[in-house]
Amino acid sequence: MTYPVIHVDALHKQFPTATKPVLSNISLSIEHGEIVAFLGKSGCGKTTLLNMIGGFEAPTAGRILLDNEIVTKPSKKSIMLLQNYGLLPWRTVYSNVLFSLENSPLSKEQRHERVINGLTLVGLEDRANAMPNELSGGMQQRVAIARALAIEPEIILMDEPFAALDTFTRYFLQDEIVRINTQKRMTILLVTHDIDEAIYLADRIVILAPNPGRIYKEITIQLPRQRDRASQDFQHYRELIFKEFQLSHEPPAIEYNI
Ligand SMILES: Nc1ncnc2c1ncn2[C@@H]1O[C@H](COP(=O)(O)OP(=O)(O)OP(=O)(O)O)[C@@H](O)[C@H]1O
Repeated sequence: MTYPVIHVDALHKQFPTATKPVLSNISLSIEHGEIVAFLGKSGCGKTTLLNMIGGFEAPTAGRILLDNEIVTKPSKKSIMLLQNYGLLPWRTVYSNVLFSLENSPLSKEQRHERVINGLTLVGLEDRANAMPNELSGGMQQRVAIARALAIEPEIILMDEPFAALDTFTRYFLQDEIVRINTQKRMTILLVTHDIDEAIYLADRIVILAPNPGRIYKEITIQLPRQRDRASQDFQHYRELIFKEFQLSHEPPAIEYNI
């Protein structure tokens, strides 16, 4: 029997200190190798949802299945990639990537191979001995991606991973993500505020509406890769999503002056 890699079932989240739930009745299935982007107004619960899928937050009700097993804690099957890279400044690039394998049962040789493979996949094999502060922001994020890849996770969770980078570095890394997804068939979940990034990367965009956070709409992006940001079809999706966003906001209060 086949099952989705991630299955979110009637998920509900309310923080103990809050008066209202953050997320309500979220149900979602994600297939192996899919890239799914989450878009939504600030505060609608995107990060909370990603944290729960990663096992860093517990649901108040409902459940998340990863490979048909209930998520109760973080696992090596999924790894979170953050905006601020999270590199250790006193370690070399090589040693930062190796760090992710420190508690693994792999032999020294196998670890070395994983580190080199990870660095090669992001094109940084020749910078293995550099220190993080010798690298640009884009390169540091590539080291963070290599570190995630070295673990060989099934799922990469990305919370606005490229938000701090300039446009061209962002485009470059978006292409890296598409290439790695094609090569490794990893499942990728991406929280972003960037509509173009979502259309460029995702097989499916999930739009969340706020108060409480819930799934408002899912849009399948039926564009072949490699996608052309300037194409008519790309513009069609942009317009569609902009339109959806107006609708997903709460309607403004109308004042009548008679
Ligand atoms: N640990 C926590 N305790 C209490 N409230 C929290 C906690 N974490 C998040 N929240 C609240 O939950 C709501 C959703 O936050 P979350 O960060 O998931 O939203 P988001 O959609 O990712 O926002 P943004 O796009 O601005 O990053 C916010 O109102 C936030 O203040």
